[in-house]
Amino acid sequence: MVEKILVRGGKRLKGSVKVEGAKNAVLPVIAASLLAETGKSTIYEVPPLADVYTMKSVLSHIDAAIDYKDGVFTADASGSIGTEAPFEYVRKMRASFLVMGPMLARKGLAHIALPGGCAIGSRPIDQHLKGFEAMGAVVEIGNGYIEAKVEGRLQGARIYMDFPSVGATENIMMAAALAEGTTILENVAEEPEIVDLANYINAMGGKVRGAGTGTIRIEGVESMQGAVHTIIPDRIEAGTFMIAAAITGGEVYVEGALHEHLRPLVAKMREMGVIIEDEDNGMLVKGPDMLRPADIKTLPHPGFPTDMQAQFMALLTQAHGTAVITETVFENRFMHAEEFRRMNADIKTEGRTAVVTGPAHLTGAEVAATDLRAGAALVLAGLVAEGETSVTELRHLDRGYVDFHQKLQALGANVTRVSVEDNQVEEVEENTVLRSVQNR
Ligand SMILES: CC(=O)N[C@H]1[C@@H](OP(=O)(O)OP(=O)(O)OC[C@H]2O[C@@H](n3ccc(=O)[nH]c3=O)[C@H](O)[C@@H]2O)O[C@H](CO)[C@@H](O)[C@@H]1O
Ligand SMILES: C=C(OP(=O)(O)O)C(=O)O
Repeated sequence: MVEKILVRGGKRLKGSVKVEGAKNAVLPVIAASLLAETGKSTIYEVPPLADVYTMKSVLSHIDAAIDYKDGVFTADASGSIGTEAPFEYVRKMRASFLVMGPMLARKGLAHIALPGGCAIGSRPIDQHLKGFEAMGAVVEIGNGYIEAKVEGRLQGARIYMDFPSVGATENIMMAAALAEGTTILENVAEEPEIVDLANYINAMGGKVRGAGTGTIRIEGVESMQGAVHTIIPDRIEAGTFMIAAAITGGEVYVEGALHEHLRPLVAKMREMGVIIEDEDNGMLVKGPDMLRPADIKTLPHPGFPTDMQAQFMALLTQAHGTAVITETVFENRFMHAEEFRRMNADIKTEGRTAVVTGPAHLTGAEVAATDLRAGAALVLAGLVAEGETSVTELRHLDRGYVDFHQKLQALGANVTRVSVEDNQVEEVEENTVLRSVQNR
């Protein structure tokens, strides 16, 4: 059985769409629930994504009591929790590695499968390990696993990160929350998801200051308890729908698109001529008749997010002129360029640079999602392509988007999701998609 999204281009999108809770905030927040030795945590706005189900499986595997229904996730890690995250989870989702910090802080031991590289780059974890070692852990790697151990409690330390890694900032911040003494983390990631995690840790009784700036100070506490927390809206999902509006020359209100989280994207889209009105709890996006080109360079926050690069590339194929994309965060995040070229886009890549010349007369083609954001970007390109675009490898898309095709349909797009077996095409119902995600 192969699932595909089929798009027929040519519709201007119109209406309103609501974004879900942020995938990249909810995964570390669920991992952080392991820090609480007493009480239960209740987390709201948890999206039904494949990655959320994987994180749920990781926590169940180590005997935390979990419940997840209707966007509400509860976690009770007050009993005795395990210390292992096996390869079957880490292979599916690298963010499984985020349980290492909380496990090590609480149990003095963590045995986690070594995350490999992935389609977008080699993605080492040296900065995570450097942080744990600075706090007194002994780290050993063997048989595809990393084992980190500490006698007694982790010790607060001053740690300078060589690169502001999002995952390393989160993992070390969680470990430091239960360490003895104060940890000062320098050159850290400043993403909104880091601030969300810090707020949750503080609600659990932690003492984290400075999240959202380049230096975070964490005063370790002896114990933490479960807390209530609501996840921030997904700025990448929001940005994806903003581009859907712009690329089709449509008019869409994106509820949950917060300007303070989306400044670099808003600035670049305005440079291209897109009209963006900042409203109370979202943004109204109006696509112009003619898009201008704009160069982008991906950078850690508040720079342009790498997770919006593929979608922005789709938009640039429709701009009148040439633009340069420089990808500085991941060394191999241009796999989608090849797929766009199959749709007749004019894109040249060399190393970390892509040169996009528009406006291309895109034509429908069979294309494959090479990673999560590439999947969304190919659907966006399909919205303006002549004829039918068929996007496969949807397991990537399901990691980060809930009901993507239904949300586009509701805005007037001609898009369906089908299941194909032996040349039989069946339309996939919403619940079937969800079930297939849950069963993973
Ligand atoms: C679940 C989650 O939140 N995922 C996001 C997170 O991934 P993730 O946390 O994996 O990304 P990082 O910020 O850690 O990675 C950024 C860069 O740092 C490098 N690096 C990272 C750690 C390390 O120990 N050593 C090292 O060299 C990576 O290879 C990469 O080149 O931030 C990325 C950058 O915004 C986003 O694209 C991902 O969507
Ligand atoms: C790269 C992404 O996620 P992850 O770090 O989970 O692979 C993403 O969300 O675009």
